[in-house]
Amino acid sequence: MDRPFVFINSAISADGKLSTKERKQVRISGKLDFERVDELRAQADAVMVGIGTVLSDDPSLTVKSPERRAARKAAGKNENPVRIIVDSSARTPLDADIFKKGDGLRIIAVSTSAPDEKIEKLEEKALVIKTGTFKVDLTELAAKLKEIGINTLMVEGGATLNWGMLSAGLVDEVYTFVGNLIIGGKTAPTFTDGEGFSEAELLMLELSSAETIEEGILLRWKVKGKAK
Ligand SMILES: NC(=O)c1ccc[n+]([C@@H]2O[C@H](COP(=O)([O-])OP(=O)(O)OC[C@H]3O[C@@H](n4cnc5c(N)ncnc54)[C@H](O)[C@@H]3O)[C@@H](O)[C@H]2O)c1
Ligand SMILES: Nc1nc(=O)c(N)c(NC[C@H](O)[C@H](O)[C@H](O)COP(=O)(O)O)[nH]1
Repeated sequence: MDRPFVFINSAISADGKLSTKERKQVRISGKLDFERVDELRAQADAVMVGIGTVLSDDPSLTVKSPERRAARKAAGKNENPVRIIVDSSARTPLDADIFKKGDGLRIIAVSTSAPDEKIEKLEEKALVIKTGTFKVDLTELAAKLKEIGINTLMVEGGATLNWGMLSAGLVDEVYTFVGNLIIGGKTAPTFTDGEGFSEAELLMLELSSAETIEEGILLRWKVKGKAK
């Protein structure tokens, strides 16, 4: 099935966490890594997060740099990439930051079991794509995104959406910025939560690069596929 080129970019603590056990956002990236993330967003056709991230962080997912926004405009694009929330039950708050700031299409991907009245309200602010019975069918969503012209998709997390995308075999590259802090906590979200692979189906990677950025290190991986 045709789909966009997909990469995940997330910042993790040295012990692999995305945020605290209370799911409170932690500033893991430094100034330079946030600049790198802004450049990735500016180059992407779309940026996607899960509803858990929206409920915890209320991200705008906008391109911050005026120069990068201007460059997108000069290239005949919107200032911001398409912004996508994976939200099975249509729980995205109508006053979410993602609706308030910046131009560009917003897409909410919901499952067919999401309440109609919630979908109708979201349809006033976004294109709602329905796919999957109880949770969003990410494979079908990826194909639909490709159909509407999204060729490069940046996934920013969180822990469960990263699992959904990786376990569906929908991810080509993974970029992890490892910050200089320990978060700890067995219930704190990690880079990949969800069900987890068994020993026989581990997802293998190939290291493309490793570079220090301020106090952390950026690891860039190509996804090679299941171990066996
Ligand atoms: N450090 C970082 O780079 C970074 C980035 C993003 C989020 N975060 C953190 O991650 C946490 C949120 O992670 P999370 O796991 O709670 O939520 P999430 O953002 O991964 O959203 C997961 C939700 O998406 C929905 N979903 C629908 N279909 C799905 C599918 N097929 N597969 C997976 N999910 C599907 C479900 O409702 C699911 O609960 C927050 O604490 C946030 O601060 C950190
Ligand atoms: N790259 C990165 N480094 C971090 O240290 C961190 N905490 C996040 N977290 C990702 C999450 O999506 C954030 O909430 C948005 O990146 C908020 O920023 P925006 O409002 O979207 O610009 N991402």
